[in-house]
Amino acid sequence: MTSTTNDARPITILWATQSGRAKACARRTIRLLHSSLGITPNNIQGQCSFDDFGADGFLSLGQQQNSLLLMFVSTTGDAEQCTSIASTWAKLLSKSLPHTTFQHCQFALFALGDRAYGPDAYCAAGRKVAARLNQLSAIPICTLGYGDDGSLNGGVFADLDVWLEGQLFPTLKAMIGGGQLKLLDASCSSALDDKEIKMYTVKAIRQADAAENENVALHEWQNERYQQHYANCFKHSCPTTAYQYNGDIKRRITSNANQLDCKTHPLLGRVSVNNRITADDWMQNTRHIRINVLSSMKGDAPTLSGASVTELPYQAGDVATILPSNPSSLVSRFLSVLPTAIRSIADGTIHIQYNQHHTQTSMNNHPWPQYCTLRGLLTHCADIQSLPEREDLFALSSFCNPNHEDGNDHREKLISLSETSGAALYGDYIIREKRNWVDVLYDFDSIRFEEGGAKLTLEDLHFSIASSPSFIQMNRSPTVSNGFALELCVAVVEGSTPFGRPYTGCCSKYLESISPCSDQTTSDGSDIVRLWIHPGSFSNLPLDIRENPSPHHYFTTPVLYVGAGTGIAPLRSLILEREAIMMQNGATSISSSATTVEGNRDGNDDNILVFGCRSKAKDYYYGEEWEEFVKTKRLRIIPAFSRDQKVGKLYVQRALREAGGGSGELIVQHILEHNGAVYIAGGSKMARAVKDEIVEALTNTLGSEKTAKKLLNKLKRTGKFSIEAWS
Ligand SMILES: Cc1cc2nc3c(=O)[nH]c(=O)nc-3n(C[C@H](O)[C@H](O)[C@H](O)COP(=O)(O)O)c2cc1C
Repeated sequence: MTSTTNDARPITILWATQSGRAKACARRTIRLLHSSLGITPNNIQGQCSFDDFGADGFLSLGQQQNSLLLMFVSTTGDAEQCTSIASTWAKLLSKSLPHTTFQHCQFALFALGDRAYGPDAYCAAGRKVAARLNQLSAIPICTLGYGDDGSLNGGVFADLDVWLEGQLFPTLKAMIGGGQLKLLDASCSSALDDKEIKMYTVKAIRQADAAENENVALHEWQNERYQQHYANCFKHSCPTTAYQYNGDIKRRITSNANQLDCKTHPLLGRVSVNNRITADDWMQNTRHIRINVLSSMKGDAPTLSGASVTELPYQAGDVATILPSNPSSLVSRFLSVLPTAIRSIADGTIHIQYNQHHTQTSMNNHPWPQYCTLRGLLTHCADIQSLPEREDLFALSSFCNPNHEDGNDHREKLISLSETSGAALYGDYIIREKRNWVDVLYDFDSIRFEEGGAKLTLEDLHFSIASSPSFIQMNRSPTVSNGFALELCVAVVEGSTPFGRPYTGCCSKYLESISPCSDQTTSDGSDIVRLWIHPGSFSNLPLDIRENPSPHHYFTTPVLYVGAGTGIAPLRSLILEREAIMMQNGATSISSSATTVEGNRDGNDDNILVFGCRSKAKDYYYGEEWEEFVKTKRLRIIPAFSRDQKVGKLYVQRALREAGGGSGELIVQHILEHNGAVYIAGGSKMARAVKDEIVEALTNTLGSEKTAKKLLNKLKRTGKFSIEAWS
């Protein structure tokens, strides 16, 4: 049933994602809504993350008659919400919201997760959003969808198709047939068909100027001509939780960070140290990187004059978000697999303009600079190293040139790769072989075939390749001279696929490639990085000093840190923070011969670090620093060198269990007797295993798993139990 009257309401589609799958599910749904139910794009609004849509806008949906919400929500961390819904979720939880807030709203929700996280955590974020909306009087139109990473033949995408076919589409069909869902006639919109809708108009407005283009690609965002346009474009990537800085370097997180004018330009930092910290002959290249933060891109420099250590504009456990650039060799390769018409204007100025019929929300999320060169755009704004999603392959299929001998074949192949039935093929071709945009465009050469005119135009190039920033755990740098500095511990992602194709990680490789430059005057600008700083999970580090500190017990709350690999970065930050506080409060070097026992608490149990790596000689990150702290009784370290064992392998969870007795005594003593805090950082599987170990140890003492989990939840609420995990 279509309508031209204003009783028709668009369907609002929103997602909460960490790594993009929820967004890909939404894109697939939008396409299928059109092809299966005839729901045209002019009936859909939003199409962005919750926080980009805005918490206030989201709440107002509840008051609009007949509003229909379609949501895709992924779970991250320890059963937590993703960052792209953080502000909205905080507002949704507000106790002051009347229980009728969403009384006019109907919704459907697809929750993404991984069953391996256990029944409590599985799809917890999506379940919580649905439960809260129910509480606020929103009505679900069908059962909650569950997408499991581990589902056969396509993971969450296989589950999505089953949910769409079995639940959502039949319900929507019935609603349309019964008149409960009135749709706008396609003719009500200036856009008639989604194939005709172009987000942008892109015009080449100036030919390349030879002298100017010397090395222009690498530094184009710093080039005066384009700088402001790039600055505006980067601003859109600002994480919603990024700190806003003001003149006197006070940090502030704006509650309206979803709004464009509250987003900030990235800070600019200069890499001053970039050292390998794994043995030269070790397979893993891990870097210790120091970045001196200079100013924000707008030029309002945060200065540190007179600030004491605790007044630094960031806090232990904060996270840096880096905007990487692509290497020029890869950009050249990308250009070489595009049709000549596009390639030939690579170094001239282009003007990218948003088209009128796109909503304000889309305009506020403009991922491209208005004026730039294509080469610069591909270098600094596009994630051409990412793996195309199924929907991207479907979109690409329409550009295969039928005049090419394989054109039709290519088209069909790309379509079948995008279907659920082609999940195994997609898994083999894209995921296992890590084929990125460049690889796919290279293989499907009918897309660049010229005969009869290549179909792919500059405007079509947006796909979904706008780059998104990468989160990196950071440390506060202990030495600060001019401005402030932060440190990163970065494992460079590189390897080869089952067929021997080399691959690298975009952000880690970018950071590795930066040569530090100590002298500002001789720098060519390639050592300058763009970043934001925002809070991580460890924002409640206990820093209270005891009333009468002894040489070994400064803090009222002891902390147990558990981490593996680069998980050490945020933990090191916490340890150094407590060290700095201790020194500020008068601690001097502590004699190594001092007694180590006070009551039943070891001298160095203020800080206990359980750290896992493969080998003491090869990848014991910051090992010398730890040994120094151990010598002076400021840290107890329990290492798990997995490959150094005579028999089997030793991982952090076992090291933790075996410390202090053999069956979790250390855990019980630390949490129950010493009222200690626990922070876990590193890969999500490791974090899960450590948490399970803690639950088991507490269960054995407290008598039931329920009581143990209840206690951990209480610690979590008070900031004394926290996990910072990534895949
Ligand atoms: C660090 C991390 C933590 C995760 N925690 C959970 C969890 O607690 N529960 C769950 O069901 N899935 C969890 N997952 C799995 C994700 O929800 C799943 O991979 C999802 O498909 C990712 O979707 P996205 O790309 O939209 O972020 C976690 C994944 C990562 C990387």
